[in-house]
Amino acid sequence: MAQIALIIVDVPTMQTNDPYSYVIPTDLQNQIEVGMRVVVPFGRGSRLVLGMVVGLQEETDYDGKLKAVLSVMDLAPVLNPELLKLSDWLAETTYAFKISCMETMLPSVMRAKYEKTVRMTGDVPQDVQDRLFGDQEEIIYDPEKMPAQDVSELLRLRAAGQIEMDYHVKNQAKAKTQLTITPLMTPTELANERQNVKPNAKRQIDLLNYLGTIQGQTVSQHQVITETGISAAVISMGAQRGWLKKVALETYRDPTHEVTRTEPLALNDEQQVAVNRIDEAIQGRQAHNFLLEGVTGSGKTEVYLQTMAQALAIGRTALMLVPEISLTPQMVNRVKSRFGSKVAVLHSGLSTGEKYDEWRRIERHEAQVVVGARSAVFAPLDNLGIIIMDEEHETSYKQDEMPRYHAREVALWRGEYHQCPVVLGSATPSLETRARSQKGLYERLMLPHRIHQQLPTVQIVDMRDQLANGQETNFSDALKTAINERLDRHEQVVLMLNRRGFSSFVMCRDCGFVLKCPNCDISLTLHMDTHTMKCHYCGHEEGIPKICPNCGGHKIRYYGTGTEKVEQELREKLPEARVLRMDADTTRKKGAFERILTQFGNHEADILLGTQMIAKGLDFPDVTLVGVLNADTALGLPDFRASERTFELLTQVAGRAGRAEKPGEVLIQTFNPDNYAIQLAAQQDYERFYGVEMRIRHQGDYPPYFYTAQITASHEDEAVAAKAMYEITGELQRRLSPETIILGPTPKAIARVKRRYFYQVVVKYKHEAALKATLTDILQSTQSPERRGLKIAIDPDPYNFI
Ligand SMILES: Nc1ncnc2c1ncn2[C@@H]1O[C@H](COP(=O)(O)OP(=O)(O)OP(=O)(O)O)[C@@H](O)[C@H]1O
Ligand SMILES: [Zn+2]
Ligand SMILES: [Zn+2]
Repeated sequence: MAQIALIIVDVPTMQTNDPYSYVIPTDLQNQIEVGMRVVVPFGRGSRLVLGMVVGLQEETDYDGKLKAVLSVMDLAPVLNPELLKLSDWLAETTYAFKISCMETMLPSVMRAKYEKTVRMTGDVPQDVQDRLFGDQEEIIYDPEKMPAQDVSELLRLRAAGQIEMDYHVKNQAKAKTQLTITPLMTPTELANERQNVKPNAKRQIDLLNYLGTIQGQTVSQHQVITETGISAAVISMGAQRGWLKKVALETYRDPTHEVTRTEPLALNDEQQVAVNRIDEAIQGRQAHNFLLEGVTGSGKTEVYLQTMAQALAIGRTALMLVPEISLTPQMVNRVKSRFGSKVAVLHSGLSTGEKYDEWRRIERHEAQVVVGARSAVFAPLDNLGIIIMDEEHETSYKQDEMPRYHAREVALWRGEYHQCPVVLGSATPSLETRARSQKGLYERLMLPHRIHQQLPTVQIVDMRDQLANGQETNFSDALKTAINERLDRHEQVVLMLNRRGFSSFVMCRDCGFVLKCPNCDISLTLHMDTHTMKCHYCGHEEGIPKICPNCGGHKIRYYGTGTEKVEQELREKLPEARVLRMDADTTRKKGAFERILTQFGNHEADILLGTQMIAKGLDFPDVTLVGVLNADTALGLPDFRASERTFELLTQVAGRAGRAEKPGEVLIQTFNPDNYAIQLAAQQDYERFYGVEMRIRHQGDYPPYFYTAQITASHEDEAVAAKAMYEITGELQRRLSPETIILGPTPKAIARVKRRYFYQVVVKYKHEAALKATLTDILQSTQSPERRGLKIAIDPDPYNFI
């Protein structure tokens, strides 16, 4: 019997990244298993923290006295051996704390929640007692919610030894239950009981009669009460007398409604080839990976559905990842209509309770298909037969905070573990993925044609002309005409206002010129605090130009318009059009996103006006016109992926037009009509774009030719953060090879967030043997006393440079 448990404690620091040994008390010895959460005392004050059991041992080689496990929080392991192994890998490759990795894999209700309470231990003056404690022995200590004066009073009492503070670990993971009743007596026995009941106890007689009608059934107590009017008290009495059994049965919070079943579609030849190749890998249990490159509307989803069905047919499970914004009811219904109740859905729109229920259904093998956004990549599916990642180019697959993982890399790891194929699907694959397929790491499967129609025709509208006519408007004449045509024909219009990179850069409205860094060729970012333009890669800084350096024009200004303003203009110009607006404001409420899309699908509006939220995944047959109001904003992002983002966004949004029988048309308004990303998006020519962009990346030593890593230091005192970053840069220069390029340090665009100042440095490298050790040492270095309060974050593959 194991005596010692190895535990990763919920204290996210580098020192606690290795397991601690704890003694298992005798009464817990046959309860504790690897992968369970426990409560343990930690540190000098022995405060209670949550921990994860990662190993069990007979004995320990630790000399000192070990602390003991206090209690076990789970009845069964919550992390299986695969996920425990994955968390080690994740911690290692993303420079994250193990406990953070484990918590990321679990539903949020299973993460530790701590409560601090205060209890009187000495003579607290009566008036203070009355005011703070009332008639209670113990109160909750919450410095954020309590008046500051009470907090200081309590701290003073603690210093005087008159009160003590205790930590508690709360388990929030509670299954939802429903009370049920089951008859325990046969009709004859019930008849006997009836003899013994007083004739005026009418409700008891009702209950006995009712139990006669539900022989052999289990019925919810709620149903009994509403149907018969018998009270809960009478039911309890019936249970005491042995007439019936009352049991709390677990139920799931069901976040979705039933959907009608659909049959697989007859595949076209291109789809069939793709399905066959993927099936071979499923059947052959091969960790063979695919890039499914299919233009918008080419029927990639049908390929996903049919290959997932193959995996299920041989008794394995299927995981399908989609970006959060395309996890629409439309998408979910497409999967549910094929696999019914086998499907579990994980997305941010669910309540924490709903998420927990979906997670348990997966864990208990009640769901064999999981559809979800980024973190669903950790769904506890056993025996995976296929992993699909739709829209694999989406940057939302990359998590910006610890652990800074990319779901694609996790998916590939799990494919390897389960020996199953991973399918990366996109109309506009990321350069990294496309380059890997070029090298033969992924097999490339192509769907070059749309199912129903040709790709839409795309026209670029030069907004400089519009402006030259003296009009400051968001709608060119061409776009207005095209919208009017759709209104006449009762077809629908999607209008996108791109707000990514909104007003963080300046652009000339005469010539489209965007100010770039002379060293890095990356857009400079506007800093309103210092009234300067800064480069986030190398730190170059200059004043905000008043005159365009390119054309000498005076119309240089912050770029951007709000959706609300555009909606207003639309209503003035086209008063008869019915408009739905979709942006962060109108979708804040739960279910709003869904409601707007349903309304649009029901033709309750002619125009759907939105931010980049509406660019992806929507499949409405009557949308024949897509208008992009401002194609340029993403070009202004201080990011080497800015052109890729622009190309991808425009191609995707263009893909919303003409998806069914009616042909589609797209108008792209821009101040940069000659920009290659905009040009090639208009031609919907991914291959050409890939070629051009790869050359540019090669010249600039950017991914996929080079790797990047980002180190960020933050502190409440700007000087401490800056000094640390300069020292770190020095260390990097000393230890890394001369071929490696070090950019920075620079302050971050939003230099001060949550009262902290941020500095960063970006490392670009090709082969760097010393990187891992150097970065790990840098992470450890926050322990030195002069760096107290300093936070260092390392991103092994950053996507966000602002
Ligand atoms: N074999 C088929 N026969 C008939 N219709 C099909 C077939 N395959 C797909 N479709 C239909 O074609 C439309 C486009 O397919 P789908 O949405 O899967 O494309 P997609 O490649 O995922 O597009 P996007 O990348 O733009 O989201 C859908 O309405 C789908 O139901
Ligand atoms: Zn200009
Ligand atoms: Zn620069």
